[in-house]
Amino acid sequence: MSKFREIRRELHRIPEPGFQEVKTQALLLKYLRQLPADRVEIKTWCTGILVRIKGTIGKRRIAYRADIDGLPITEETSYEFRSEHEGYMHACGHDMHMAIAVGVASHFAHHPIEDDVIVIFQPAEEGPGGAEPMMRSEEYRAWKPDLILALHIAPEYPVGQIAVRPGTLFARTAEIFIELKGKGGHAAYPHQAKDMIIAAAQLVMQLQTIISRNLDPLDAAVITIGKITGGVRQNVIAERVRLEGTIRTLSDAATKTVRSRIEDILHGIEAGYGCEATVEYGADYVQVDNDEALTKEFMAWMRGEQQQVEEPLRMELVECGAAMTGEDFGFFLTETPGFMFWLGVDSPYGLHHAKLEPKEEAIDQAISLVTRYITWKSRQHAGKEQRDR
Ligand SMILES: CC(=O)N[C@@H](CCC[C@H](N)C(=O)O)C(=O)O
Repeated sequence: MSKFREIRRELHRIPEPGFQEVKTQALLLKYLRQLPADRVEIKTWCTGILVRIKGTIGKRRIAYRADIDGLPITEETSYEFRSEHEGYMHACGHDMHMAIAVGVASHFAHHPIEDDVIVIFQPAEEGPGGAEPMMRSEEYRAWKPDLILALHIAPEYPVGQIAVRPGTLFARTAEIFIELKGKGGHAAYPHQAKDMIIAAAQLVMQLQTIISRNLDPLDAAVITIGKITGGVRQNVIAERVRLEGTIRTLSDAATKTVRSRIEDILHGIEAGYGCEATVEYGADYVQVDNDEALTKEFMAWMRGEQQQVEEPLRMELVECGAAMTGEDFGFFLTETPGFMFWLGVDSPYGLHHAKLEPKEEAIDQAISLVTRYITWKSRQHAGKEQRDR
């Protein structure tokens, strides 16, 4: 088994919530500090890490970013290296992303190229979002890249395939938190209470009508309420219910409509159920907008270059559509050109599922692909500089 698959397994055992990735950071540092110290500089930022691998010219910087947090999901995989953190799991593939990033750093530490390579281990992608604050940090600004890439595992694609598209890859996302406050009481006297379980049930159904009845059917959007908490026991009418969810959109117009309709519906719930309804928005991620020209260039490069790569590292390119997943990698792309792509890992259970089991062969394939592309891109920069002289 490759060293990077072993690192992935070690990381898989210790998933941690956003901005609490303390053991994860320590484990990553242990491996990164084994790289040749004369070529590699390491900085930490919160629970994240930035690594600079010095280039032979070092005029430009190419960045590769991985996210490092886990999810509050109780693991149900068949792995013998299951999570040791009760109730937490790497259910979005960040263990794979990190192992690939360590592989990329290790490759360039041993095979330096013209450009500097910056490898970014970013906390809190699932929430509340580590990209934006990391980008504002001195540590990041000092090594701000000229080009940035990232990948995300894709359970629905086979191992050996990647999928990408120029333009929007992922949706804008906004976390939503709704509190309903009515009047508690005895289960046998509903007429004397204001039952927030009934109000919440009605609210969840009404929210879905925003998608089906207020938006242009061709303007995609999703509202998911992923968590409802409320009530105290089976024979007490619930005074309070909290709903937590996420809104996904692909246009500013859809975002505006969704938010304004949520307000309208909440006013209706207040009037209809004699309760108080308040809404708060949490982390709001911009779309992941892949740079058109760079992505097209990458796609053309890949179609040609992969012909020369031998099995089992050869990969096939698929052009995909946009997805309603979100990623705070989108923030990096607002100031640095680059792109994100999907990496096929072939799991019958999808992202955010307790049985997600990405195939580890994809780790070595991804390291090979990313390092080849970055090397090619760096040579292209160096060639251009020579011609400009
Ligand atoms: C790739 C992926 O699954 N990303 C997450 C990002 C979370 C965004 C935010 N915290 C939210 O839920 O709105 C996703 O759920 O798409």
